Amino acid sequence: MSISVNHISKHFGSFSALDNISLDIPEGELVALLGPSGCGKTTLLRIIAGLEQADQGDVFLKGDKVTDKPVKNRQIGFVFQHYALFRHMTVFENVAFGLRVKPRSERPGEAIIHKKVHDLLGLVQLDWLHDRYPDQLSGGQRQRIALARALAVEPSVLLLDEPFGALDAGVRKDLRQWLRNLHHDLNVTSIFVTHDQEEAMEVASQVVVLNHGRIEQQGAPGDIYDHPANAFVSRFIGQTNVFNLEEHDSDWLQAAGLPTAQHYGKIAHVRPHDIVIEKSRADSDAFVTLKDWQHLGALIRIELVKNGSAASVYAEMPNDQFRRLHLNKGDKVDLRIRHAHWFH
Ligand SMILES: Nc1ncnc2c1ncn2[C@@H]1O[C@H](COP(=O)(O)OP(=O)(O)OP(=O)(O)O)[C@@H](O)[C@H]1O
Repeated sequence: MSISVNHISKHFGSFSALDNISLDIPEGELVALLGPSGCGKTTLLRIIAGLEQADQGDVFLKGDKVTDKPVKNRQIGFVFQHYALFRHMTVFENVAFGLRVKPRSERPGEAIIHKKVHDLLGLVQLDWLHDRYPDQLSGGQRQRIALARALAVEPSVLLLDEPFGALDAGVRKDLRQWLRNLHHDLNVTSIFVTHDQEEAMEVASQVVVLNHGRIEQQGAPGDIYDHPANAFVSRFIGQTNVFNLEEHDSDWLQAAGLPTAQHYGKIAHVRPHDIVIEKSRADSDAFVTLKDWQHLGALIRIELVKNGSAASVYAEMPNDQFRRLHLNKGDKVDLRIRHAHWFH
């Protein structure tokens, strides 16, 4: 089911939490609402769900205006970060709950409930836990059961608020991949809230970047990374070096291969992987000193210091490539910039 929000605004007292938000989500997308704490992600999700009323604007599900429809008539499934499963019910009963509380005329028979719950538990790969209680599950297992429970009523839209927020890094990574696969199989239009840009980029088909209650940019993860609409998005999505041309960086950037003449007064954002380093030539003007480096798995993050400046510049390159340079701390290196984004 497609989702549209049209000119949504929301105040809490005099504070503007959402400021004229419009958004179209085609059927079947897996969308991340991404932004810093307090930017309005959860409020927007709650308005789409019908748990919160907007001051202005409308919500449409599959083209139908649902602004005034109650939650229960919106065919929405939820998973929240601290989504409490019913502690006194087994895993099976938790997943069956939504089916058992349907009005009598819509309630499936016991045999159908039984089959459906086991199918869903199979889908989240936890059928073997069906007779356990929530307290006997790990955090990641609980979240998967919460998702199975949300899916039991066959929602047309799935809303997830920081679904993996409380879990440790390893489990989060597994669940991201798992959610992607599940979405691929079910194709339910889904929106999840996260403040973790890596999670958004890895899982979502579309990313919506929010800041101070406004949409800064919406697009596929690759587009947002390669073509950030503004300085906020550029800094929020991945690492970036920031060079201000008013601060005498111009000559140095020019020597590093970046044409600066038409960009005076602007700010250059340079991704660490767009900085190439090699051992310094004696006559080089663009040299920097290698201060330190850290291992980021397959990549090395290299900290460089410009002569006469306290600010660090960060480069990244594959492990083996770095090893081949045979560099040590304190070495002078040449630096070349392959690409920059320019902002005012
Ligand atoms: N019921 C409320 N009453 C007053 N202010 C609220 C209420 N709900 C949210 N806010 C405020 O509105 C802003 C947006 O809140 P929201 O929960 O949507 O942010 P968020 O982007 O989801 O943040 P986080 O990532 O920290 O969960 C915040 O500044 C918050 O303090």
